[in-house]
Amino acid sequence: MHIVQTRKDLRALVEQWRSAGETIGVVPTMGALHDGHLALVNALEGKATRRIVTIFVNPIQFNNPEDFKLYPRGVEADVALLAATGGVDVLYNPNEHEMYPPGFATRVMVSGLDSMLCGGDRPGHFDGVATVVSKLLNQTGAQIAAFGEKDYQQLCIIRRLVSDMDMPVDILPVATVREADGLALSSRNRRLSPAERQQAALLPAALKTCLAALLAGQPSASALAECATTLQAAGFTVHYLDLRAQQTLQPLSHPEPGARLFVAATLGDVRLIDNMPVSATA
Ligand SMILES: Nc1ncnc2c1ncn2[C@@H]1O[C@H](COP(=O)(O)OP(=O)(O)OP(=O)(O)O)[C@@H](O)[C@H]1O
Ligand SMILES: CC(C)(CO)[C@@H](O)C(=O)[O-]
Ligand code: BAL
Repeated sequence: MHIVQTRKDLRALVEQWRSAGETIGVVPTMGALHDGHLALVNALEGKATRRIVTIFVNPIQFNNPEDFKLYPRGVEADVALLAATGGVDVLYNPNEHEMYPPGFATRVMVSGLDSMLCGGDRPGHFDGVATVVSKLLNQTGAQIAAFGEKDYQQLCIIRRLVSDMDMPVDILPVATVREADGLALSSRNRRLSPAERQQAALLPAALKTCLAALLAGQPSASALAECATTLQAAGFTVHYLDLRAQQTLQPLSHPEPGARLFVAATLGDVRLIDNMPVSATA
């Protein structure tokens, strides 16, 4: 596995591969890698002949400086994990100066989708994501890029971005990888205390209960209110809990086909997100 830190070194490899007719796949990450990230790498098997994992903790997508400061970091462990797993040709790990050299002045904005759900309580977050993902797709020359459904709104925004900007990249969605107790794997889970980690499993459990109630015919307003009350009683601060159309992310009042339940909630000082399709529990 090559470990590359500059655009110039990455470009040299990419040009060599592209002229040899290879297909480049990329998995953009912010590091502190776990099995969810490895699922994205594995999903590219057979779809790309070269796989690049990027690690960059992108300062411009953090609306909260404390969240940026405390974001889990550990490139050495990430390198060891990727090397042990195999199948990754390049780890691209640029620093802030390389990604945003002096004079950098551009922002990419996907309007509409960026103002709801996580965009509501993380102002500017998705502009930062769309900007860095545009750069990473350009820098890696990838023809295919894998993104997790755990960050479902991000996935929708990136699909819109590549379509609107005519980027020749296929976006590959990958189902959420969960712990045995149902908690979605997430780098931020490392910041939960042992007691909070146990409590955190209530988040997916409450979503499942809510989906079952919706499918049993309970009006959505009361099913969502009950779910929020359960989470609050367990110590979560609920930022949003919403039934939405998974294509457009528009609010829905009934669990119709294509509906998805979305939640963001903070436990201690760790903000967790999750989502589940209505059909999965049908
Ligand atoms: N449990 C998971 N299952 C599937 N994909 C995941 C999972 N966790 C993260 N991903 C995907 O990995 C990619 C990189 O995500 P990122 O590095 O932010 O990790 P994360 O675990 O989502 O961290 P965070 O704590 O910031 O939410 C994204 O496409 C994200 O959706
Ligand atoms: C896509 C991404 C790598 C952009 O920084 C980040 O938002 C993430 O890890 O999901
Ligand atoms: N996984 C999404 C990146 C973020 O929370 O900033």
